[in-house]
Amino acid sequence: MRRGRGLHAAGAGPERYQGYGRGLRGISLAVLQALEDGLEKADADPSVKAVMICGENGKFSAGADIRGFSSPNRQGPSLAALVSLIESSKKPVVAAIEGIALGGGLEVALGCHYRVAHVKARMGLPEVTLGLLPGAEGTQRLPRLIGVPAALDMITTGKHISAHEALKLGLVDEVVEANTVEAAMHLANQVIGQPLGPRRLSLRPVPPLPDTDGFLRAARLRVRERARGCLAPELCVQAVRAATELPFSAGVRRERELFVELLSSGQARALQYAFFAERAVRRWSAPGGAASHGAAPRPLRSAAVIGLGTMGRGIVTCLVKANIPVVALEQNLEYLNVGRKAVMLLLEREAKKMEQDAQALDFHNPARLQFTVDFDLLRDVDLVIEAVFEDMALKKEIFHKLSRICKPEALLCTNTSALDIDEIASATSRPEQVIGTHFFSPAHVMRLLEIIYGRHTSPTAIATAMQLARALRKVGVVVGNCFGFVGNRMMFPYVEQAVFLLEEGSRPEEVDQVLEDFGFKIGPFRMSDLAGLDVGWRSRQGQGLTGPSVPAGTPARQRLGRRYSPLPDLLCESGRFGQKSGTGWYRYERAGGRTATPDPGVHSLLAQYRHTHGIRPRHIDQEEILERCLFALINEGFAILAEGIAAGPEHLDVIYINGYGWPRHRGGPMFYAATVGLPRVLARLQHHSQAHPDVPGLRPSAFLEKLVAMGNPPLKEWMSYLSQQSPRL
Ligand SMILES: CC/C=C/CC(=O)SCCNC(=O)CCNC(=O)[C@H](O)C(C)(C)COP(=O)(O)OP(=O)(O)OC[C@H]1O[C@@H](n2cnc3c(N)ncnc32)[C@H](O)[C@@H]1OP(=O)(O)O
Repeated sequence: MRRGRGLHAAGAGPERYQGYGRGLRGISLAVLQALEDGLEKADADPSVKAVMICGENGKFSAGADIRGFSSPNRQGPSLAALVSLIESSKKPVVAAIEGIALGGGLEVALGCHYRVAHVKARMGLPEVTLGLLPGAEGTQRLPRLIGVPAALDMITTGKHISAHEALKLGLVDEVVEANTVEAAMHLANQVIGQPLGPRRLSLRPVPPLPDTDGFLRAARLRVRERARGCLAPELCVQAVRAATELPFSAGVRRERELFVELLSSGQARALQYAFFAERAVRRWSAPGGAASHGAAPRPLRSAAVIGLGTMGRGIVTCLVKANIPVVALEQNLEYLNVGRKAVMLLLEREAKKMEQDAQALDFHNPARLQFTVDFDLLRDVDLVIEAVFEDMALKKEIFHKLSRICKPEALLCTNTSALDIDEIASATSRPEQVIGTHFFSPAHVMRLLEIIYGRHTSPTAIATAMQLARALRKVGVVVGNCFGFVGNRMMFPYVEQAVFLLEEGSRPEEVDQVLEDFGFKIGPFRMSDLAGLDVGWRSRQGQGLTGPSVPAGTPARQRLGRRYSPLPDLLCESGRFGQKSGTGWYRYERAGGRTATPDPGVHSLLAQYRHTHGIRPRHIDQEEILERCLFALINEGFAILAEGIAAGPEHLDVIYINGYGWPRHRGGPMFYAATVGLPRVLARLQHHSQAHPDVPGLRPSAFLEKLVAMGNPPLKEWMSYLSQQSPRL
């Protein structure tokens, strides 16, 4: 056996070169160079009859180094040239795919003449999720290998597929359960001397479809609709179209042009920022210097969920899917039966979606999922998630009970979207074990888990909650305790501006349209209708902003010396609660309907309202709608950072991308602010604040002013400009 650097090569018989491979960090220039050198050496060495390429540490490759894309001094061999070099080798080249083959890694495998995959390997072209396309000739080779529909699906979604799926598609030649490298060497030895022409994908035609043009046109429309302004999926379709219309070399040139267009679009930078931000937020810090690197989580072997309303049902479903045995508790048998039925329905649906893994859910087994009204069954669980109504008194009563019943080390979580964690913790004898876990609805679908530590929450409790997020396949973001935490606190001024815009002349559908065109999944009014207008109404009543507790003589459009809009209250008073009641800011086909239609009833209510309050309606353009809603939200983000409620702008961005439908290709609100330029954000806030001096949400945050005064530093430096790190972090 001879060892070199760059690749494994199988000679005739058991001889082989062995060498390099890099795992997760991506294909670096050094790796490319080593592969090129190794291939040339193998081609020149008559004793080498075949070549085998594999990765190191059981991973073929995670693709190109993503950080390298934004590097201005990228030089050296290109991945595309290397793939061509592999393909043109005079000796058969076999890829041994273990672990993962993603992006450029899979493109390298496509250059090989044969591919052998381990049964647990996953493959994919995730470039589209980074705002790019497979730019090392992948858009030209893959359709030639597996046909246009399957290739387009992989390239435009970036999804990872299993080895079995890859075998079905013809992406790999063999799937093995044992040693992949040995199997690849065996195959290499078998194919020595066989003609390579038919194995060179660049020489193959793209398998024709009955109507390729029609198929691609329909695909383009579908992708455009789904992409909400994100360029990459559509350009991926164009690249695949080139494969169907042009000879290979011209298709490659077209792929290159489209790749360069994407690389310089700004969206690629935003999406790559989002990729790293989601990984950065796994590292957390908390008061007193506690941080992720020094805190170990407790084991999570069993859990309980209290309350089987919408949130509780979704949370039970996530836990079952994560293979964590659950006790689901309700206050009485009637609610328990309703909750049980709903949970079972959700689980049946999830099992159907998961297909071959459904057996693993095993949710009819009482050892894995138990429904009860008996608190005593919570005695031994490692974790309790309380998911009852947003009612402080009720939550405190439950936590008091929990601290009497649960074992001392059990983690006590409250699923609240705004309430004070410290007050809830004060009802227990162990506040260090109490933590907020803010799930987003539907809890079994949404990726975000906002994790809120209180004054006494221990580092172990935070680490365990982060571990929970990982187990549930969610993105956990650790934040401090304040009203609305991070996500909802930033949402309040955004929605407030949207409602003020209605007072001044806009219609709900106009405001929604502007924000949906920006890329939000749904605008603020559609979102409020979906969530239920009564939720906010109850909260405002609780805060004394509306209802009988408002002192007589309070001006209708003012509270606590600042502008207030009673419009959402008026809607609720007239029974408009959103989708659930069939009317809200929109009209729906029935109570519980989902199709929003602009409602003339709301238009006349607005006209009447403006008349009553002497407001002369004006035309409000798209720019003003965008600026007032988005900059108010961003402004609150700066206040949150200055108060130390979050450790950095990445945390806010990850929360918004994963929990609030912020368009990922815009990188999150704080990244967007950096893109627009902080001086402009400040100037426009100053402008709007002057026009609306009674709206504190438009008054620029002192931290934003400071950053502008310091010369608009890059986002990654912002936190270093806080005069003292917050008392909370
Ligand atoms: C013309 C040339 C075109 C080339 C196209 C490409 O190849 S683009 C790149 C395509 N590849 C990808 O998009 C893969 C991205 N990575 C992942 O999806 C996941 O990391 C993973 C490989 C599935 C592994 O997931 P897991 O959860 O196990 O680990 P992490 O995500 O936490 O990753 C560990 C650390 O590795 C870093 N990392 C992973 N992939 C890359 C990469 N391609 N480039 C650079 N860095 C990468 C990741 O950031 C983690 O780093 P930390 O510092 O530990 O946070």
